[in-house]
Amino acid sequence: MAGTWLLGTGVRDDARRPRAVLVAVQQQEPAQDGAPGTPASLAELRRLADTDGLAVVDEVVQRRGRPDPATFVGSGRADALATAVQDGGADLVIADGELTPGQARNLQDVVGVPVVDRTALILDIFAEHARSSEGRVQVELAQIAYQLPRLRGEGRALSRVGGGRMAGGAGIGVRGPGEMRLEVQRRRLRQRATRLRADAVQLARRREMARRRRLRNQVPAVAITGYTNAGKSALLNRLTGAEVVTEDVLFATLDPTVRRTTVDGHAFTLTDTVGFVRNLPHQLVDAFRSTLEEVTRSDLVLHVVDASAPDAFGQITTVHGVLQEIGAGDLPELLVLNKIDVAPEEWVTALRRAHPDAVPVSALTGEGVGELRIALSAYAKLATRPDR
Ligand SMILES: Nc1nc2c(ncn2[C@@H]2O[C@H](COP(=O)(O)OP(=O)(O)OP(=O)(O)O)[C@@H](O)[C@H]2O)c(=O)[nH]1
Ligand SMILES: [Mg+2]
Repeated sequence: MAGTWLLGTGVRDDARRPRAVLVAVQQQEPAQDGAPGTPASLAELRRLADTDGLAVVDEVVQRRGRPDPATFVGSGRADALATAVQDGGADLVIADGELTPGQARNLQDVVGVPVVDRTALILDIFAEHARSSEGRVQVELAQIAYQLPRLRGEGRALSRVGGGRMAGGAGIGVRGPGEMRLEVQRRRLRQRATRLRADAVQLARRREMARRRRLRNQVPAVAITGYTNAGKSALLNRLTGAEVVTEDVLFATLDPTVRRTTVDGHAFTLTDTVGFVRNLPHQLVDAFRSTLEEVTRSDLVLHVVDASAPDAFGQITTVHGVLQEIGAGDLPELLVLNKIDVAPEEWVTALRRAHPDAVPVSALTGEGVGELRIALSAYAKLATRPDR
């Protein structure tokens, strides 16, 4: 069962929030926008930590050519990190980027508290937000894939942070007699994964049947995609009167919601899906492949962009990258510039110049939603394909 896991998920009481120190390597070559260690990436890591119920008390950023293969940051910086952990009374360290199991272990030995990476943080948030059986199964599979190479037969208990519980009931690094214990843990996790995979197949089959029923009705399918927090759920609600939870946190939505709606007499379905994020952990892309197929099999991708995000262009690039990766890169796309009620005018102008067909809207105030309906109905006409 996916549940609270490594970190502080679900802790909303400030006094009890586990404290975290962030650590990052800023590569010296002109790094691409939003690469690990850049200000945009660190700002996002802070938001992820906050969403996960952690209080960030300090940050240690090192400029160097590339991460140290053994300890991520160099040994001098690792000592500075240990001091920051001590001074801040931190319970864990979160690295911006992906750590190898070895880097995490070595750095942990220096700083004396658990060291996790961006992937673990995102997995933790997913575990907290998954509601459907399928979502839970997918998250837990991703967690197991992450944990297996990181199990330690001895040492500190990672799972003690925030009183967390491990997927499958096995504890990371619970004190015990080394190798034997480790083997038992590995076997248990592998067995659990096998069972989960069987469940996942069943659940995917069920969803496939629902999808076929929709197809028989020849209703074109529109998939709402976009960066996390762009306003996808808010837009679905605005367009269909649905009541999907919208929240100013990352990954509020994990499970696809399908709603039917009619514009100008043309019926179609709208599916709200999981938001994308830079460097989406590959374990998650794998685990969520069947959910993401909802996007692959749609007739139109409604790509919602948060026009008020300073990094909107980078977010568009990220979303296009993920769409490519899941095989949805060639689908027709309608770009929606959302949150124009708060976006600076010149940002909206710049986005429109780059994407002349994009429709500016505010899901909050309803501005531009009429135009969006017109654009959608044009697609609905085109997309009614009797051969499917
Ligand atoms: N000002 C403003 N805020 C908006 C608008 N649309 C959505 N929001 C807010 O942005 C936040 C995120 O909205 P959601 O609809 O939950 O975003 P999402 O894309 O579904 O996010 P995830 O499911 O977490 O990936 C919420 O706090 C919304 O109230 C808008 O047009 N204007
Ligand atoms: Mg949502």
